[in-house]
Amino acid sequence: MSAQLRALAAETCFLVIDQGKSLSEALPKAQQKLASAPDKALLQEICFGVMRTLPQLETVCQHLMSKPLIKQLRPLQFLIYVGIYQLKFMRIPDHAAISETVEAARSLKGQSLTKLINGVLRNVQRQPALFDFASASLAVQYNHPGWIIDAIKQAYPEQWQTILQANQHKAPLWLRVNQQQISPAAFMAELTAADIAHSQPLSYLPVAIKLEQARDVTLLPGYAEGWFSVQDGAAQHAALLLDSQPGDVVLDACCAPGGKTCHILELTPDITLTALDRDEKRLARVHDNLARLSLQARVVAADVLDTANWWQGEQFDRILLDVPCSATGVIRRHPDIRWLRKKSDITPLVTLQSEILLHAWSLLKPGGTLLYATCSILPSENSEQIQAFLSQQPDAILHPISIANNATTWQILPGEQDLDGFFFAVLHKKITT
Ligand SMILES: C[S@@+](CC[C@H](N)C(=O)[O-])C[C@H]1O[C@@H](n2cnc3c(N)ncnc32)[C@H](O)[C@@H]1O
Repeated sequence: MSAQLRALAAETCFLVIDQGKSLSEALPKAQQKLASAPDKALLQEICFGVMRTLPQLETVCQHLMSKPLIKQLRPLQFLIYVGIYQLKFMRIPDHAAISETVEAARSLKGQSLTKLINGVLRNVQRQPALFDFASASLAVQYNHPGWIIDAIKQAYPEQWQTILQANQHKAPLWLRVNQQQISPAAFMAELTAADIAHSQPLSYLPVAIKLEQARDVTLLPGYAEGWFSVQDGAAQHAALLLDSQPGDVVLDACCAPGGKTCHILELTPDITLTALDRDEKRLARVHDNLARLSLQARVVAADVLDTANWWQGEQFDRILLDVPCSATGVIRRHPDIRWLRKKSDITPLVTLQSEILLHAWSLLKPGGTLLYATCSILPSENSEQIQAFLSQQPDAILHPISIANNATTWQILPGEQDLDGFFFAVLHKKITT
C-alpha cells in the first residue's frame, strides 16, 4: 500500500471522469505499473469505489473546501476523493490512508497542497455527520446521475431503489464451462481440489459456475486448456435461447469480444457460424477466445448494415443480435458507465438498434429465429424497441421463453439471482405462402 498506488488511483479516476476514458481501458494500464497482485487488486477496489460514490465524495468536499481544484490540479481533486473513500469505506487504518494520500500529492506535483489535503482528510475523520445524506438529492443518496435515476424510476416504479442499490454491489465472478473440453462436474472437482469456493446456482444452466471472490482467472485450473470462459450468468442465456441446431447457418452480427459466439459453438460445434463485428480491435479478442477454446467460426470485420461487403447470399437459420446499448444493466460490473453514458446517447442508440434489427431480419430465412439481446434495462432499447418492430413486421412473432415462465420478452434486472441486467426477445419469422 503505497503513495504511488494512491497517485495512480487519482490519475485513473481523473482519466475516466474528466477525460471520458473507460475504466476497462484506463485501469489495466495503471495496474501494469504495480508489481504485486494485491496492489493491483487494491487499485481496482479504490477506483471502483470512487466511481460508485462520487456524488457523496464531491458533496463532502463541497463542505470542506471553498472551491474544487481545477485545471492542472484536477488529479489532486481526485486524490482527495481517493483519500476520503479509503477513510470512509475501506478497512485501511486512518493514519496510513491519510499519510499515503498526502505523500501521493507530492508525486502529482501538489507539494503546495499537502496541508490542504491533510486538513480535508482530518476533518472527514473528525466529522462523521458529513456522511449523513438523508436530506440530500436522490443523485447523492443513490450515487447515480439524475437522468438515470429518473429513467429507472419511470420504468420500474416499484423496484427502482432495489436496482440502484444492486448497482452499488460488487458483481460476482461467473464462469461458463466449455463442455467441449470438460464437464461441469469435473471442472468443479478441479476447483474444489484447488480450494476455490464456488457454486452452481442456476438449475437450467449447469455450465454457469459462480465464484464469490474475484480472482486472476488465468491462474484458475484449465485456463490455458480452454476449460472455461468468464461470462455473467445472464449473458449465458443467450446461446440457450438462440437454440441453434446441428447444420444451422448462423450469424452472430455484433459478436465482439466473442463471449456468446464461443458459447453457441460450445453447444453446437456442427454449425456454420459467421461472427461479425465492425470493431477490428475488439475482433482480435474473438480470434483469441476461439483459439483458446479450440472453436471455429468465420470471423468478419464489417458493418452488419453494409451487406454488400460481407454477405455471401445465403439467408441464416439463426441470428444473434447482441446490439450496442446503454449498458445500464451492467453498472454494478462497470461502475464508470453511469458517468460515461449521457442521456443524449440513448436516442441514437435506439435508432441504430432498430436499423440493425430491421436489416438483420431481411437476412433471416422464413421459419428462422432471431434473438435480440441487450445488457440494458431501459424499455426504449428493449420492450418498446420490440413492440415498434412487431408493428412494422407482420411476418414476426415472439416466441415464449420457457425459463422465464413463458414471458414473450424477458427483462432480467441487475442483482436478480445475482445476475447482470439483460433483455431477451426471441423472434420467429413466419413462413408465408
Ligand atoms: C454488446 S457488444 C457485443 C458483445 C458480444 N456479443 C459478446 O457476447 O461478447 C456490441 C458490439 O456491437 C458492435 N457493433 C456496433 N454496431 C455495429 C454494426 N453496425 N455492425 C457490426 N457490429 C456492430 C460493437 O463493435 C460491439 O462489439
